Amino acid sequence: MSIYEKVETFLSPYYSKETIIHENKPFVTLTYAQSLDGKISGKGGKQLILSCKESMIMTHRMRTLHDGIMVGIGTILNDNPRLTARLLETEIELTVNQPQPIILDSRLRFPLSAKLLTSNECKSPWIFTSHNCDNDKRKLLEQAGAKVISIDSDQNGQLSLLHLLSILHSPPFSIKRLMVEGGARIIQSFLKSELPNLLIITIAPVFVGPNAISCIGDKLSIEEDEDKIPNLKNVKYEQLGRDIIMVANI
Ligand SMILES: NC(=O)C1=CN([C@@H]2O[C@H](COP(=O)(O)OP(=O)(O)OC[C@H]3O[C@@H](n4cnc5c(N)ncnc54)[C@H](OP(=O)(O)O)[C@@H]3O)[C@@H](O)[C@H]2O)C=CC1
Ligand SMILES: Nc1nc(O)c(N)c(N[C@@H]2O[C@H](COP(=O)(O)O)[C@@H](O)[C@H]2O)n1
Repeated sequence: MSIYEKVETFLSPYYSKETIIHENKPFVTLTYAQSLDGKISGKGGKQLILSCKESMIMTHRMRTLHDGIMVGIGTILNDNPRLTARLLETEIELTVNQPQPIILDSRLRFPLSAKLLTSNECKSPWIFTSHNCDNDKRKLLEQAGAKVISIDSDQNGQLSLLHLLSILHSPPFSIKRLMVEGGARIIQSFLKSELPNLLIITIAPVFVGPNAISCIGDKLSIEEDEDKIPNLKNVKYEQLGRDIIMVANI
């Protein structure tokens, strides 16, 4: 069995039509790669490639199974990602629907030089921001091709994930499957929110060491509110290359 077939067999049961239909919000997959000591990037946030080739193929195939792919502004500023599905079988690559990049950025720190605005291979991003964002920056981003949408904030002053998902689900956005890729603060917010349907974590057999970014950091601990500790169901594991993939309903 090729790696593409293995990935297909592993992922397809989670994305059947029956499992992904939701009336008020998109089906949400929360996914990221972590080390054995729970780190998602290196010292000072330095971007780390934790996934091996095989698990990266899975991540890129997963991107094609979603209408939208979301990251926080911290990931844009740190990694300058493309958020495209590239590591695909040639036949699929030609026909694939690339996911829509969606960014959470309440203060419009999004750089005009970001690949998402300047590279031909990327779709122009949708940037969700607060009602009191900087209007001059908003215009510059729109001129560069971004769609900028203001939404409500929550009681902590962060963008409201509930409002975000209800807007994303409705026309004209109509996002029915959303892949949330990180970074640390976005992972925290979604884990606390009870909004994800599926959790897919790539666990790489490496230790990163101290002073690196934890997916569940000390200050962001989900244990602050014990009621909101996520409860995993139907936990399954698959080995892809050297990595272990954990998948669970949440
Ligand atoms: N290994 C992996 O799989 C991945 C690793 N990473 C790594 O993660 C790191 C970036 O993480 P981090 O700095 O935490 O940045 P994030 O990408 O998580 O973005 C966080 C920022 O998003 C904005 N935001 C708006 N609304 C919300 C909300 N409801 N909840 C949380 N944040 C919100 C906030 O900025 P504001 O207040 O300005 O709006 C916040 O600071 C990088 O080192 C990157 O390499 C990233 C993705 C995947
Ligand atoms: N699955 C996975 N494994 C890793 O090791 C990673 N570092 C990431 N990072 C995520 O992918 C983004 C980069 O995407 P592009 O290659 O530029 O399309 C990065 O910003 C993280 O969101 N993911």
